[in-house]
Amino acid sequence: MRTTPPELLVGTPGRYAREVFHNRHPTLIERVGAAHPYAAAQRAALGALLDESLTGVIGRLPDDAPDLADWDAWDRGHFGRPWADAPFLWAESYFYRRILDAVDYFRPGPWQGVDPFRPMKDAELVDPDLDRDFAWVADLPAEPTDAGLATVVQAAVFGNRVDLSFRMQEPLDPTAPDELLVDRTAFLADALAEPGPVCIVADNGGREIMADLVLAGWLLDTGLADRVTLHVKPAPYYVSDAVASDVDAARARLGRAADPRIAVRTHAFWCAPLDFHDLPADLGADLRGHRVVVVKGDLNYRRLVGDRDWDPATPFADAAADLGVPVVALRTCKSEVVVGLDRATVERMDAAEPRWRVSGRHGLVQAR
Ligand SMILES: O=P(O)(O)OC[C@@]1(O)O[C@H](CO)[C@@H](O)[C@@H]1O
Repeated sequence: MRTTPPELLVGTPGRYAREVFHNRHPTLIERVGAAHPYAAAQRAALGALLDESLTGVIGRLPDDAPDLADWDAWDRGHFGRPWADAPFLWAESYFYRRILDAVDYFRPGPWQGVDPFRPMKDAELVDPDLDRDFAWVADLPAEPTDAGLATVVQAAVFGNRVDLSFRMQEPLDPTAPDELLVDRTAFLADALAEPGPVCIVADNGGREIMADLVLAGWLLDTGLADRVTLHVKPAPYYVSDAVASDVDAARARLGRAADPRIAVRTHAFWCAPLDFHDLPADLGADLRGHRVVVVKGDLNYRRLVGDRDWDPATPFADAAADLGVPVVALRTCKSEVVVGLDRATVERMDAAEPRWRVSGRHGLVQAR
């Protein structure tokens, strides 16, 4: 019987989680403040949140928070305890929820519903390079070939390469080669041997959701899928995570009409600080209504396997939650968590590139 390793914690010296809190979050808070004409009280709240998260104890949401009951249920005993002692996944998720509180996202008034990350997300979509980056879409085969599937799958993997929160810290080297460390694309082909409904648990907007829409459209057009459900976040999260309006914006940027075969859904759980082992029953039933579930991105990967100090040679199926439906994870490695690699690959990567787990250069197509 395999023992489950401990959760990664925010404050462990020398580990990635601490870098995120101490190096990335100060830049993030500064950029959010600079992007909007917020009132002094909102700026003060952003600054106070940053200070609290670096040296203090975890404060509760205010009494008027509409999701207070959710967070009381998700608390797991962390409120009132030092941020440094909290699990990375829990603390990071709550940090993003507290940003929304600081900028009055849920409070009646002029800032209600204003996405604090919107200017950063919009800037990505006006990048003229996007036209060149997506030129390959015009050459996709009309038939369901292995090469066509490999192309759309890899675009969906590497669309995840550089999300906006990641860009706060890791410099993007456009010349760096991308490499798939594991490629189970054939598993997806087998799962769709009979056409059926496909669920994509989306991650970022911008380039990534554009690639996800291309993947969805190609699966539908070639008859591999008969409908696609895109699950997005219910509220702004992790800077660039897609909410429903980001799907619309990406569709428009691709120059595509709304496709009635693609449904957009959400669930409160997608912004919860919990992993897929805690999937609520209603969401689990929704996912099981599909032939296959495609789980996108680094954070969803952490949530699928558990944000733990895994031995990278742990078999993927031992770590990944059993959702009762075939699951394919498409992710670039942007945090320390990784499983399902063979020892030789781990040794090769450790020798070649000290930051290979977090550099965003290496991709995974894993399945169970
Ligand atoms: O889920 P995504 O967008 O692929 O990645 C989210 C991310 O940028 O945020 C975390 C650190 O803040 C890392 O796990 C990861 O690099």
